[in-house]
Amino acid sequence: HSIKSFESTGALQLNSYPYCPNPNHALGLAPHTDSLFLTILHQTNNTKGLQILKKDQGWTSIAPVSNDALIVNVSDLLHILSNGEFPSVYHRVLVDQTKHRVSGLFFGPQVDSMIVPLVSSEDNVGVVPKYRNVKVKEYLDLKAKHLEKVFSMIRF
Ligand SMILES: O=C(O)CCC(=O)C(=O)O
Ligand SMILES: [Fe+2]
Repeated sequence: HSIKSFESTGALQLNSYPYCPNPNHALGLAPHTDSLFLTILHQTNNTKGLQILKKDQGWTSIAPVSNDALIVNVSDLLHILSNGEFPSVYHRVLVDQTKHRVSGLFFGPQVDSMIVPLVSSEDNVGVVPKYRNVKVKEYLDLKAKHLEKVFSMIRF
């Protein structure tokens, strides 16, 4: 269950995951990547739940470090903007058997801006863009329709 509040250039989302007597039979959130630039995440109640998919180790829990700690995840628009140098992180959320968990997230949507893969600097002469230019609004519409296939739809 989540609550979102939008302003012109930002959004705060609060997620609530009630405890679940049978955590192996339910997911808090199905696997996905986040759609915008960066996701800044705060986990409360010292309850783990967030997992990221690591190439060699599979699903790996990201436990809360302390109440003051924030987790910063790379999301899709930064993936595209960096021409794949910073891949967006595939993640999911498990539920806890006894503890209610709440997380808070910030995003930075700029729905009218154009995302252009950055390829021209002295260090990467000759690197070609992997993705076409895409407006944030168009990207979000594509993702809503095609989910994880979206990168292949804007790839050259
Ligand atoms: O609750 C979390 O730790 C992550 C939430 C999340 O991935 C999302 O809302 O996109
Ligand atoms: Fe997410």
